[in-house]
Amino acid sequence: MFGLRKTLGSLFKSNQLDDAWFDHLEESLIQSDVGLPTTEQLMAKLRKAAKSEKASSAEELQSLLIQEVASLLQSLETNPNPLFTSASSHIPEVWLVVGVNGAGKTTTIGKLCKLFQSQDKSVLLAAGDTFRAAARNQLQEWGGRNQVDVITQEGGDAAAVAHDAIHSAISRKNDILIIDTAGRLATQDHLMEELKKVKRVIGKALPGAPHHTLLVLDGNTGQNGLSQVKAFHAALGLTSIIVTKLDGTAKGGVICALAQTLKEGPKPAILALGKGEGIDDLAPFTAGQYSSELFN
Ligand SMILES: Nc1nc2c(ncn2[C@@H]2O[C@H](COP(=O)(O)OP(=O)(O)OP(=O)(O)O)[C@@H](O)[C@H]2O)c(=O)[nH]1
Repeated sequence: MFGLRKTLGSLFKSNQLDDAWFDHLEESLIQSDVGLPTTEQLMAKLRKAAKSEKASSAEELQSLLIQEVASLLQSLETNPNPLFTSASSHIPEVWLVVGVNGAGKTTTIGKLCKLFQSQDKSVLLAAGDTFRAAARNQLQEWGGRNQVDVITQEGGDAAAVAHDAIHSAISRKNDILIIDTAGRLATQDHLMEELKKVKRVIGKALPGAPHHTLLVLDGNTGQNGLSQVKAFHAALGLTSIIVTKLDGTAKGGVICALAQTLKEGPKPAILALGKGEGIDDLAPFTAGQYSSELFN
């Protein structure tokens, strides 16, 4: 699945664990966005294991690396995963979806819609991107594909759409309300303030909501992705992340860097991975499986 696999495939079959071998591995980890501190930490463990002969073949080091990364990523996994459990204590359960332009928010919402419907949940969508008519249309298309209504407003502001949508979802007794928002850079202060307002308005319309504040993150954005997560988390208190575009990328390592970055305090969990543009291309995130896919 990931580009790393191609690079490492032959490396882990090698019989010679010399300096060149370790250098090659280190380079591959950095190139895939694992990030310098995490790479250094992993390399030190592998070198130590090789020296103490706890692992004497490339294959054993591969298993060790998979284990180490899985335990690092464990902190980003959540059980039960709210996307894949049928029970919800909130009606409607409100998902606020945020992220930079083009990260894959609307596509991911389309996928979530289908997923929730497959769990017999009724879904309502809200088009919180009031800036671009094209964005509204795109959400309406996904709504149409899933036969789900979309609350929109021409003009208006995102907070007003969210407010309307909450009341509609309550009166229609929808199980799930997903609120899309316009893409923005975390450095655009006024737009981040707007998001905070949307979140406040949602909380006033339905105390306790949004129950999930979900960042959609393009898995190819490397170190920039880390800054996005930090800034959106600082502004909104993210609960969840979905990492997209992990099909055919050489950059899947960014999730390892994320685990390292979000060490302190309450942190969002990675719920799922986007693995394509199609409506079914969404896979649950589990630390063990991700790590083994990265290095196998
Ligand atoms: N390969 C691949 N492409 C994806 C994935 N998710 C989304 N895309 C593509 O990424 C592009 C942007 O997706 P959108 O869903 O429009 O992104 P957005 O975040 O809503 O964009 P804005 O409305 O501009 O903020 C589209 O071409 C999608 O098909 C994924 O998991 N894999």
